[in-house]
Amino acid sequence: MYRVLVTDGVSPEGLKALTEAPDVEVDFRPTLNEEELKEIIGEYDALIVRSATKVTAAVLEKARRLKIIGRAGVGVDNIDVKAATAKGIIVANAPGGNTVAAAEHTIGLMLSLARNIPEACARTKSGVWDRKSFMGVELRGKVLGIIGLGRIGSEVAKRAQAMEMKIIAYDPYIPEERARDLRVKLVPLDTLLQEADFITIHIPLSKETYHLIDREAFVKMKPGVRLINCARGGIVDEEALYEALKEGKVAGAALDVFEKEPVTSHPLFSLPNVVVTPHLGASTVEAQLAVAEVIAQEVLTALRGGFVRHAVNLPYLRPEVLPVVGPFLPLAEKLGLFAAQLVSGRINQVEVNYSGEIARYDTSLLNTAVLKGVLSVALQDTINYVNAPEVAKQRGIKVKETKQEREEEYVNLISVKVEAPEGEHTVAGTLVRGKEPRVVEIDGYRVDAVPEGYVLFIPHLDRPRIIGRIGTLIGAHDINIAAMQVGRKEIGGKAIMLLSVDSPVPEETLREIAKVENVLDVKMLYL
Ligand SMILES: NC(=O)c1ccc[n+]([C@@H]2O[C@H](COP(=O)([O-])OP(=O)(O)OC[C@H]3O[C@@H](n4cnc5c(N)ncnc54)[C@H](O)[C@@H]3O)[C@@H](O)[C@H]2O)c1
Ligand SMILES: O=C(O)CC[C@@H](O)C(=O)O
Repeated sequence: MYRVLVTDGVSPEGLKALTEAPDVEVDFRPTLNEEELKEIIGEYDALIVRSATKVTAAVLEKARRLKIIGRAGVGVDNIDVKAATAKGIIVANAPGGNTVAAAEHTIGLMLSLARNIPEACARTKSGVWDRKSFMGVELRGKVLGIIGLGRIGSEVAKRAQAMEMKIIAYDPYIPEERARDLRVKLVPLDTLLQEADFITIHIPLSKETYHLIDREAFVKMKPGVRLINCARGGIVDEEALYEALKEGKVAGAALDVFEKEPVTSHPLFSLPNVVVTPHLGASTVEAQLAVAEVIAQEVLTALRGGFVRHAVNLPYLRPEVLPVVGPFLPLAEKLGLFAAQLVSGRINQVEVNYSGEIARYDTSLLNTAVLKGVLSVALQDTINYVNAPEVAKQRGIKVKETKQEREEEYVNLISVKVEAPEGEHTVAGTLVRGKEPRVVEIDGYRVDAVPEGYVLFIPHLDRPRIIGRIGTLIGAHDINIAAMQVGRKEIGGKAIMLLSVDSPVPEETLREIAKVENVLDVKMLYL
């Protein structure tokens, strides 16, 4: 039974895939401080958090069996990703699910600033009918400078265009075409700071972006500018912002996020032209359901050993490559698992050859899947996509990749050769109907086998009655044979037999099979 710990009030409805899974037990502990988390984390296989729980290196040190940290949201700055990676723990987020929520909150904050809505609301409710103090400005015709034109920045741009704002953006990492499609002009940061009437921030917090908006940046800004930060505290230097507001350089600021959270008192709170919300950007029913659903699926996949699409500590694959390469991941892993069980002793080298269409793509993730299969023979489910390359390196396993686009027989063929001092074995496979893994060659012998469950691998000499004898021995133990494959290169020569069985064959029967005349070897594989 896998144990999953959920903190921070993640939507229980969105986590149904986990709460209803027969092999998973979910504990909800909405508020846990670092000490409390350290005490119990050792009992869990997965942890799901929003932004409040700090998953520090000290917490991770106590995580004995943690396989995945699921972040029900985008920013992973509350998780020590480096420490998690070092321990082979997957960190996955749920991008996209809260994009619209954060974009709408940004627009709400911008309108609140332009029309003084929160202050006017508070004054009116306090019994004062004051129409003079709250003269606003229109958004129409104003220049909006967006820092970070990713998912949220783009949605903000679309909404601001509907309000007839002119949009400029600073984002050195997106292609020009993306900005052109959005009808947004990309400009250098200094130009944005000088030209924008409203500035909104939509970038992650990192070493690079920490205090990106500092004293110097405020000096460059247009007098009367209004600033919105619905991304992360720490990107704006709060002291510098306070000064810029006090001296009137900045006409107003709306902040959903703060350098230290939670925060209940702050010099900025004393200023009437500052609008604040307690990190509510993603707090809509729809967004919370969406991020929880995504993260539940990712956690379930990770627990069951699958490939986690939104892992942030895996090599990056371009979005157009993943749909092509993704279906081959289970095949690559099975080939590694199969080949590694054929060798005895220490593996020195794993060579992966790709032929056919797949050879045109970035196959680095498939190499990782092969390694995951190879290493899991010895290390079982402690191996995942995050730690497989590093563990291989530590064990001195060299990885070689070869490719050719020409493939005579199959649309695609992946071939895995494992080398050990005692010898080498090669297993090749393809996808049938674009999704079903098949092993089609073992050490040069042709087969057509589904790599699934318990398989007996029996190299033998091609002689009459041998199949019958082996069948009788297995049948005597009441073990059902589900499928059988024989591969030979010539009549009477060396051949291989693959028997898919419904349950493991006991050691004693394996020894009996090994004694059958003309049987060369017997191996019980689990795929
Ligand atoms: N307030 C909230 O509740 C809330 C909700 C969701 C997301 N967020 C924050 O918003 C951020 C953006 O989310 P997203 O989904 O749009 O992410 P995203 O990855 O789609 O977009 C981020 C963009 O920032 C750009 N970028 C990165 N570094 C930059 C730099 N130094 N200068 C300029 N541009 C840079 C990237 O190229 C990318 O286009 C998240 O990192 C998260 O911290 C906050
Ligand atoms: O969990 C939250 O509510 C905040 C989410 C947000 O900051 C994010 O980065 O996705």
